[in-house]
Amino acid sequence: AAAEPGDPAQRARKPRGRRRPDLPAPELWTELTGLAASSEPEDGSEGAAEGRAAAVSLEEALLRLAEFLSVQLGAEESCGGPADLGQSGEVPSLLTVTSQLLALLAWLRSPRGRQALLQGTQPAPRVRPPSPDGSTSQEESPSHFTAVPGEPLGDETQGQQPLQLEEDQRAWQRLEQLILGQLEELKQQLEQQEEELGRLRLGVGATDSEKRVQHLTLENEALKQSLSLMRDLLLHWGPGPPIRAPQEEAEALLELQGRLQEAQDTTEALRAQLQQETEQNCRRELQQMHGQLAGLRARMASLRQGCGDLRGLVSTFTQSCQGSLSEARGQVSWALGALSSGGPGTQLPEGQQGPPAGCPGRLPELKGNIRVLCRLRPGTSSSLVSVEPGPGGTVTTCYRGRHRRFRLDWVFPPDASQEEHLSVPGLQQAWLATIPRTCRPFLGSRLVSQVFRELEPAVLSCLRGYSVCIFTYGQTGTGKTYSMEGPPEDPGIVPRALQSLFREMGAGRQHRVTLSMVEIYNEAVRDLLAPGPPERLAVRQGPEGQGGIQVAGLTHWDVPNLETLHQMLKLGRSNRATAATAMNQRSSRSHALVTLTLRAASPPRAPGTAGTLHLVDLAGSERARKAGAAGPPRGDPDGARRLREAQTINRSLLALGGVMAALRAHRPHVPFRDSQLTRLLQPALGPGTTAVLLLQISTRPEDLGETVCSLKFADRVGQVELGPARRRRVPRSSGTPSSLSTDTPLTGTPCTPTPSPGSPPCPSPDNGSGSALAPAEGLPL
Ligand SMILES: Nc1ncnc2c1ncn2[C@@H]1O[C@H](COP(=O)(O)OP(=O)(O)OP(=O)(O)O)[C@@H](O)[C@H]1O
Repeated sequence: AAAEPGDPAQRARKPRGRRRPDLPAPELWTELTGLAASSEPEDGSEGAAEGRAAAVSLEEALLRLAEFLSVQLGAEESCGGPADLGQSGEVPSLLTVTSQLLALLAWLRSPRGRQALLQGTQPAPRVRPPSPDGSTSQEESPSHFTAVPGEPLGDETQGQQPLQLEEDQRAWQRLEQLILGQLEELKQQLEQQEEELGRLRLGVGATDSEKRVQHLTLENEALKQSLSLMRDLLLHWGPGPPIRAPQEEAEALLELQGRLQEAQDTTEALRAQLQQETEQNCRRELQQMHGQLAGLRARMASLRQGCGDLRGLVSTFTQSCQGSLSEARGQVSWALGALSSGGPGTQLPEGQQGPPAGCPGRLPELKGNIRVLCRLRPGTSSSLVSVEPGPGGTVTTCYRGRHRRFRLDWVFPPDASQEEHLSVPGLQQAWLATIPRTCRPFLGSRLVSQVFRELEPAVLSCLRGYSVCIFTYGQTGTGKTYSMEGPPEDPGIVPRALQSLFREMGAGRQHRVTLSMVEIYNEAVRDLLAPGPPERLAVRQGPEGQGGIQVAGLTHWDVPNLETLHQMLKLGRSNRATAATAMNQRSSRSHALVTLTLRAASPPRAPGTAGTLHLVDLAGSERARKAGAAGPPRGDPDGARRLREAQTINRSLLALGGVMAALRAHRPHVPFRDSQLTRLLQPALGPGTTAVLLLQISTRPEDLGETVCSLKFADRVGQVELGPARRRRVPRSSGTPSSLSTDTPLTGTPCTPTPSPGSPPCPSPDNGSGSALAPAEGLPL
């Protein structure tokens, strides 16, 4: 509308690139042509005047309308008009078509239009239906419909005018209805186009719209990318698939059920396969384990064998160490003794740089030699008897002009105490107290005189299952009983040994201690702890295969504590036969044997140990004449009894000498059966046992002969080899482990001996019908 209608450039520019207004459809044009041909103007002048005016105004109106529509179309193009908004490019512009139709209708209804139609002046060939691309030319302008004014109608048709008019009238009515219908349709389309045009005009303009479209496009692209990104994020991190419709849910559920079934089938198959593989692996591993177990068993057997070998080596090494230690002690003591005897700064004489021969050392210990200790009784000293005290000490005698030198394992001087004696003149007691107890034995007899200390290790070895026998030998009145029993103020070996044992066992002791005590009086074995009066017990050989001997009726007592033990020993000593002789006011007229058995508790199903301690106080050898037993006055029953006692004592001691000689010489036959003493001592002198002889001698000149005899006896005993000490193991089910044991079960009831001598202990022990002296040879050690 803003364009200049008369501008030719504008006029030529308008249709550019855009289809021109549409023309009526061919059918419509044909209909219009037919109508025009059958109609004639009623008033020629008036029609001519109108035709001129209509021709001018219509042409201009059409041109202006065409320009307006062109401008409108251009505007539509620039703002992306209806074609860009989704309308097809073939759809003609409604405004154009409508305007043309309106103009055409107005012209046709005019007289000139009707005349033109009747005269056929319409350039039909030049009016063409709109091309597919909508383009048109100036030839289509309605101006070409301009009629020729003043041209008359034909005469032949004037008679037929009423019919023709009615016919034309009906045709015009049909045409009018047709056109009105199409017009109505076009109006609706026009309204829609106008609405769209109005919407477009509401915008900020074509340029802004484009920018906005670009902006919206970019924004749309950004939103699409953002949406895609959000979708990906939702797929990865979202709560899950969106909620779907029930149908979809049902389908998805079915699909999921199918998948689940497949997964279950797969799982089942995998499980079966896994189980099969597991079974195969287990079988394979089991076979490997069996192989490893067999290898371990073989290795264990090998280790057991190696362990046994190692035990043997350790045992040998221990014995070797003990021997070396004992040898070192002997050397130190000997050196100290030699230095002390020579005074300060005295050099050891040539040839005495080493320990004396016979010093207790490793070899005798390994051989199991009977150790011989010699103790001199205090009394009148004589130059005929000289001693070198200490370990490996010597006793030199001069009897009937013949000098004899006896070397013993340990020589205790007359002033030796029962245990130890720290009586060195000039030495402060405080200084002595600083000497470690373990080092005191190395100081020798000059500093420490001891009897029991030398015996204590052997005594304590009973707790570990060893069999130890300590027996005294010597002339009557030389102090055998004193050394074994001792006075209450200075107890001897037996009470100290028992005290040491119980102290070693402690309060929660793991050992069962049993006690038996017998005496051999005039070759009669009597139970010193029997409940009733002492009776003579029968000694016989044990059953075949078990060896040993049996003492019928011998009782064994469980000893709960040390006090009870002392009371029982006191009771037994009181029951022992003693008598006053010329040599001893209280001379022992019998051999006394105290046997203490210590059975160690052991783990379940493990063999226990049974150690035995034999404490033997032999009756003194005596010469009947010196003892006053010889030549008793006629009718003196005591003298005859003493004589008989002396005879039996000497006989038994002679038998003991014979046994020692046989043992020393390794004779196949050892005459243990020559006396009751040797029979009862057989278990204590068997292989693997430890035996210690405490020789008591007198230094008096009148006793010199007896002293020499005792030293000779001790010399023979010292050469007896009993073999390395061995522990005795007993099965748990076995009875009393003692070598002097009853053949009946023990009651286990502790004894409470009565204080009065001779009265039977109470309660009564379980007296067996016989007792067995288990032979050491038969032990599995
Ligand atoms: N080392 C000693 N110290 C002090 N007195 C001792 C010592 N040795 C022995 N006696 C005393 O000598 C006496 C005799 O001792 P004991 O009875 O012990 O001799 P024995 O060898 O047992 O005699 P027997 O063989 O006749 O029984 C006792 O009075 C005892 O006190």
